[in-house]
Amino acid sequence: MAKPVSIEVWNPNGKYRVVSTKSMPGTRWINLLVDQDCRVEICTQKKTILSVEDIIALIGDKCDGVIGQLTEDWGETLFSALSKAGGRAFSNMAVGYNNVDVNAANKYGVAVGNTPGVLTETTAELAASLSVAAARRIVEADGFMRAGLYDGWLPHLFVGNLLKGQTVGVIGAGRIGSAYARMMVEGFKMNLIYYDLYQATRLEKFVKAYAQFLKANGEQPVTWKRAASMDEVLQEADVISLHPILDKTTYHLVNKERLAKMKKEAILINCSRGPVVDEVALVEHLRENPMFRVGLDVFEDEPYMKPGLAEMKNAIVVPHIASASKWTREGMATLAALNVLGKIKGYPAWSDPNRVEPFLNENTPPPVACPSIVNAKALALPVSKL
Ligand SMILES: NC(=O)C1=CN([C@@H]2O[C@H](COP(=O)(O)OP(=O)(O)OC[C@H]3O[C@@H](n4cnc5c(N)ncnc54)[C@H](O)[C@@H]3O)[C@@H](O)[C@H]2O)C=CC1
Ligand SMILES: O=C(O)C(=O)CO
Repeated sequence: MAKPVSIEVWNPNGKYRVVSTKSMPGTRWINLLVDQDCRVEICTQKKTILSVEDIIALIGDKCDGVIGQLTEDWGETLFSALSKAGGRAFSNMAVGYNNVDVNAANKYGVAVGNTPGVLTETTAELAASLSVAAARRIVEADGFMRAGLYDGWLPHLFVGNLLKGQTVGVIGAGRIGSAYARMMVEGFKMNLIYYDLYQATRLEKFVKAYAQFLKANGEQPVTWKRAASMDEVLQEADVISLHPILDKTTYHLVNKERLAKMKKEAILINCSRGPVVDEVALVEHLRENPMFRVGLDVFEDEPYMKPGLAEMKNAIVVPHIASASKWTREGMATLAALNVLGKIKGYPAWSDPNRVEPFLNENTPPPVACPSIVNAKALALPVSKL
């Protein structure tokens, strides 16, 4: 028998029971649900990562929908429990949904929502920040100051890499990868090489236009290339940022062999998912190549780091905060709530999850649709004509 969990309740007499496994930023998401006759229950348990058992207790006997988190294991057990409680709506408060077994959700007829777009720029900005911090050794230099070791300017003190004119490599040039590429190309005048299963047409168009702009202004134009293989990116780029989804094809995409192909002074950034990198191999590589640097937002055994990583001076580590801007986190909560609400109310799926702005405008009511349902096709949900 699962232990009871502590909850905060909004609109106790609401017709539909919606559970959020965590408190989420902002109040718009709560208001949108309450206005549509939902009783909203927010888990206030102090424990950071809820177990399957905890979530079963939250779902209870009657539950119309759940907003969950990327740290939770949404598989057969939870979808079966939700379905038994009458629920057909779930949304991750995240764009990535590698924690969700979509086949299991399909089996129980549960719609699975995610939150694309609203976190694209925020996540890309953190990847760009880590790139600069690693190139210019900002975290090491900060530690040096705080330790009282600075006793005057020196020609060799914390010398790092100039980004301008170097090559940035992007693996997975989707929404976030493309936004990051644009920041690095436009902001630092870096050349671009990228690898993706698909051509990033809009990104290429942007870089081409920017190169023409630079040339017209008498500056060295930037160059760009879609690589035929990932290894080409690893060999040519000075800064490599990982932005693919996590699935079977990207698990340990960066391993011992691939690390060995990178330049000795390269910078590797990971703001995708931890298991995209073999972290044990990475620690060994960092140890053997002190000029190689990494910036990591995500970890293979999150929230833990592999032994040795924390001691590496050439690693910058932050706790999965890439999407952590106020506007983005409030927007993620809104999209997740609207995914669940829309499914409960029988709304169609939005036709283009890359265009979610209409759901985020606080001054107008959101469109009558679910912003992003990843298994809409499998469940044969109608698609919005808007
Ligand atoms: N650290 C953080 O806080 C955050 C992490 N993420 C992660 O970033 C991922 C990407 O998000 P978006 O850009 O919105 O998704 P997206 O779907 O727009 O982009 C993913 C790209 O990866 C490419 N891809 C898939 N398999 C590949 C492979 N084997 N090799 C190379 N490329 C491959 C896809 O073709 C696509 O272009 C999410 O799935 C999530 O895991 C997203 C937001 C915040
Ligand atoms: O959205 C995601 O996938 C995250 O990792 C957190 O923003």
